[in-house]
Amino acid sequence: MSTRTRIAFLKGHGTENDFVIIPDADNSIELSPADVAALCDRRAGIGGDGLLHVVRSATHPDARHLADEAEWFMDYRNGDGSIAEMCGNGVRVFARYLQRAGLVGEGDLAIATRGGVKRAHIAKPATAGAPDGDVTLSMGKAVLPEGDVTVSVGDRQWPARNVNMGNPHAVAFVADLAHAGDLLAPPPFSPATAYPDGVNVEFVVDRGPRHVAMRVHERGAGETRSCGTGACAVAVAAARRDGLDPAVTGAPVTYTVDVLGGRLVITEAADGEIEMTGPAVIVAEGEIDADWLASAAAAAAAAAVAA
Ligand SMILES: N[C@@H](CCC[C@H](N)C(=O)O)C(=O)O
Repeated sequence: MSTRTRIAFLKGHGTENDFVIIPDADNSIELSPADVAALCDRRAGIGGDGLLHVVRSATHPDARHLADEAEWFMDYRNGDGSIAEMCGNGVRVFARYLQRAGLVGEGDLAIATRGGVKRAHIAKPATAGAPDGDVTLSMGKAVLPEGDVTVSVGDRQWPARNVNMGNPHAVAFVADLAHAGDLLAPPPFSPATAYPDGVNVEFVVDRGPRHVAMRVHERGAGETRSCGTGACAVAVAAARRDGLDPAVTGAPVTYTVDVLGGRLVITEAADGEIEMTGPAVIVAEGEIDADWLASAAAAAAAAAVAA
């Protein structure tokens, strides 16, 4: 029998925003940016837009102060190994993992993130034997910094709404989603001071009343098939463009946001709190050979230096 060290992993997605999941309750696995990049590599690794490191809040320096409110901390990493403040689809998939692992039941739970404690609700399947119920997440409030922002792709440029959902977004309404091009590179934005740490850029078209569709280029991941914080930013930007502000009218506003990988439903309440609902799925589990990871991470680190 092999004595090689193995690291357990799972793979999951929320509207096809996909993640490598590393359960590590006592935070004993150190994951460098190169480790994460190697694991998220779609050809030489497992593949994912990001990685969810599942640790108890009490064991992690970034979450220890939240341990009384939330037992579990989502130590989220983008696919390139960088750290982001929040990942909406990631939290929903994280909740699904905890439920599947028997660590929580269906219903309400709190999850610590670098963007604060988020509250999730895992719905029961509609009928026995039916697919998993949706996961709803309270995302907190959007912040809309003042100031004009422009994003561009090739010769086209658009005004964009600056929306912060714990992480930064630029939301541009376009005539056709194809105008965003192949999104192989981050879309340039101006002024450069708008997003000192980079930005997630959403391109949006209307589909009907309170119904939009989007594509997204994610900071640290490239074009993804969904982005939860991005869908919330889009819903808020669309509402303000449509003259709807629940804080003014006192009435909640709901937008349906179609992403390449499915559909998310976003509601902004009169107090500004935003809820996002959609599917969250675990698709596989297995073991990583730690020796492979060490050599793949060395190759990823060398590639990063060469780039
Ligand atoms: N896919 C996520 C967002 C992940 C973080 C983002 N790439 C960033 O760097 O801010 C989501 O579902 O919100």
